[in-house]
Amino acid sequence: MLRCSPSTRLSTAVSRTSSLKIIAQRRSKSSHGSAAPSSASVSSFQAGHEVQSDAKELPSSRIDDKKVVLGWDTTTYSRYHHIWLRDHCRCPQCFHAHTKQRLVNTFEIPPEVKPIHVESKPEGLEVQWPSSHPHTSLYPWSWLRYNSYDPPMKRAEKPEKILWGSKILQSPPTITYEEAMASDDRGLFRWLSNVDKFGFCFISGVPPTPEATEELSRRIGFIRETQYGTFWDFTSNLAKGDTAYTTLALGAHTDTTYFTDPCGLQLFHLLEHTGGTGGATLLVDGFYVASILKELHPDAYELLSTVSVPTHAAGEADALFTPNTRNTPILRHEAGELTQVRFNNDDRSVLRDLQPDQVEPWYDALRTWYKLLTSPDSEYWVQLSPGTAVVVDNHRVLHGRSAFDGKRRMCGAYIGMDEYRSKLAVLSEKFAPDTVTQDTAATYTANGRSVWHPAL
Ligand SMILES: C[N+](C)(C)CCCC[C@H](N)C(=O)O
Ligand SMILES: O=C(O)CCC(=O)C(=O)O
Repeated sequence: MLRCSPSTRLSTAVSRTSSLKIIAQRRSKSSHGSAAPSSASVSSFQAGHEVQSDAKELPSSRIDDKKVVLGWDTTTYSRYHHIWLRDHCRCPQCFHAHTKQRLVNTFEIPPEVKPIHVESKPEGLEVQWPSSHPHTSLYPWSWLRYNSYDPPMKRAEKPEKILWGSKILQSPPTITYEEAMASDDRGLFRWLSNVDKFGFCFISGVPPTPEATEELSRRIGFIRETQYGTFWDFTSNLAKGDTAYTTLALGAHTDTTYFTDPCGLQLFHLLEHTGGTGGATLLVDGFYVASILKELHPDAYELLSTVSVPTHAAGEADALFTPNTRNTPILRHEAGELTQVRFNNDDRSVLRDLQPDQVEPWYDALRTWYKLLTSPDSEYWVQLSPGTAVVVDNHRVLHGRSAFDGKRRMCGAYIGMDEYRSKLAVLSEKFAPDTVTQDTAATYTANGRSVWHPAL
């Protein structure tokens, strides 16, 4: 996920006044393995269970009291607990190659398990376990390096995210319906890669029917059914108890903030608007606005990142949704990175958990957020029309609409965040495989996936 701070902005980045801002991804502090135990270096390792790597490209390996130590080079080491290695064996007895599920009984592995021998082999680290539990394991080098935890090793950077403002209108990410529907999935990968990078993507040339739009939605994954139905086709008739089913303007918001797990993607396709005007669509990159808030108003950013905001959906007599978590700030982070914007001021409930001295600062912070959110630099207004659908990452990009009159018919669907991420992961395996998969697939693939896939 993108992290940004003034210092990492590329000097070539488009200035703040313009909107298309490419922000350098701050290099994570990669820490290669710390030097070997001070008293040792590869060549001077005491004899015992280690095996010198005679070929320069093979890591050295030796057994310590609790860990196996690998020497990637003369200054880079990784250590793996014996119990950890035994538990992660992925031979056919220990790991179901087809289902990718653990077979070894973790709880029958003696806590003090210790290899009797290790050997650095071209295909990986071979470990002989004691006769009390005789077993041989082999761990590919690329997998060991990727999963190094002592110390953590630098992993391949995630695909970059491009933050944007109103000037994205000059070249909005778009694919064609034909590309999206093509059976080789290459267009589908490009579509979802655009969503991953920009937080939204248009699809042009979509037949202006709910059926074609639903079929398009299902290319991504199964549709998330909610109180609004599965595939929705709506107009301003209050068929559902929500202002989306009126002609009112809707300010920039993310949907389903009242679910414990807000929907991941939202697809919209305007099928008709006759006898009236308005109803333009608003898109705002919440990550772009958050990056500005963080830089210019860090205290406000901190408050909106820590104060939980209660939310509800109570427009249907037979439904009353509130999240099953108290961790619902407007800006949610994981490991210091912004991972979700969760903002719908209309669906916000009573702020009942604020500290008294937080009330005024929080409202100040909210006003600052809203000012940035609604600035001409942030708002991307677009008039949808039949044939052009748009899919939005509902955890990043806010959407809204202007008021309208006349008959307006919009259809679309929600896709769960996990379903979207799964589809993108499967497409990435095919079109942009990771290095561990590339390294291990030939030998260890079953049911279409390497048992050593880095996500497992
Ligand atoms: C998309 N569809 C018209 C079906 C429902 C819209 C629900 C909007 C709701 N206030 C929310 O923010 O989740
Ligand atoms: O009617 C529209 O264009 C969008 C409605 C909306 O914001 C929503 O359904 O969440």
